[in-house]
Amino acid sequence: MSSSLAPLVLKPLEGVEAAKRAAAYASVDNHVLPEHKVVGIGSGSTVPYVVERIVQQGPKVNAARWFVPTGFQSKELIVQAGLNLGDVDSFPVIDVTIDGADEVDPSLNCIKGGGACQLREKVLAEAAKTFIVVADYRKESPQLGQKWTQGVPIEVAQFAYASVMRKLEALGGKPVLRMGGGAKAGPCVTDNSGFVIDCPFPASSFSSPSDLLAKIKLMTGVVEVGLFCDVAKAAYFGNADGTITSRTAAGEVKEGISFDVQRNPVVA
Ligand SMILES: O=C(CO)[C@H](O)[C@H](O)COP(=O)(O)O
Repeated sequence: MSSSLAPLVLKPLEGVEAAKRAAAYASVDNHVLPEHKVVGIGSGSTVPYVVERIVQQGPKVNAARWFVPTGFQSKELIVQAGLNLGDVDSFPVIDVTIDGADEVDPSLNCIKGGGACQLREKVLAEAAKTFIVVADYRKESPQLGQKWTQGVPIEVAQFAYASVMRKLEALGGKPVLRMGGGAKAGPCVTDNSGFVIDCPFPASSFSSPSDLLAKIKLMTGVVEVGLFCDVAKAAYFGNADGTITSRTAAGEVKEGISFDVQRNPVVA
C-alpha cells in the first residue's frame, strides 16, 4: 500500500447510501488501475462515491489521467474534485467507464437513463475497454422491468416525440413524456436538448432486451434507448448488510464480499 496516502476520514453512512459507497469503492479498487489514463465517469447518485474513491488514490496517479463525463452532473463532479476534464472527442477510446444503473439483470443487461443521460452514458460505455456498473441492492433483478417499473427511458428529438409515442404504443408500451418536475414547467430536456419518453412494456417484451432495444432504436426520431445490452463487463451491488455482490458478464457471481471502506485504496 502506498504510504503517502493520508488516513481516510469518512462520514458514517447507513442503508442504501452505505451500500452505494461500498459498491463504488470496490469498483474503483478493482478496475481503476494506475496504468489507466482515461476514465469515463457516469451519472447519478452512486457515481459521486466513484469520484471520491478515485480522488483517494492520490494526486500523483490522478495528475496523469483524463476524466470524461457523461453529462453536466459528472462534469461538475470532475471539476469540483480537481481532476483533469477530458472529452470523448479527444479520447474516443476510454480505459474504463464506471456508471450507475436503474436495473440490472443476471446477464448484466441494464435499464439506464433515470437521470436522462443515456445517450452520453452509452457512448462512454461503448468507448470503454471495460464498462463497469455500480449500484445498490435495489437494482439487482431477475428480469428487466420488474424493479424499474416506470419504463425504459428513451431520448427523442423534440419534434418527433408524439410520433415515437404512437409507435411505442403499437409495440405494446405505455409511453409517458417525462416532465421537468416542480422546478420546470413542461418536459424534461436532456443535455443534448432532447425529450425523454418513459415507456413501460409487458414482462414478455423483456425476455430479450436486445430485441426490444433494436425495435425501439429503429423508430425515426429516437436518439438513444436506455437499454444497455451486452456492454457491461462486471457489476458491483452494495448490499443492506454492508457486503457486496459482484457479477461478471461471463456469469461469475460472488456474494457476501466484505469490504472495508475505511481502508485506503492500494495504489502502486
Ligand atoms: O442512468 C443513469 C442516469 O441517466 C444513472 O446511472 C441511473 O439513474 C442510476 O442512478 P443512481 O446511482 O442515482 O441510482
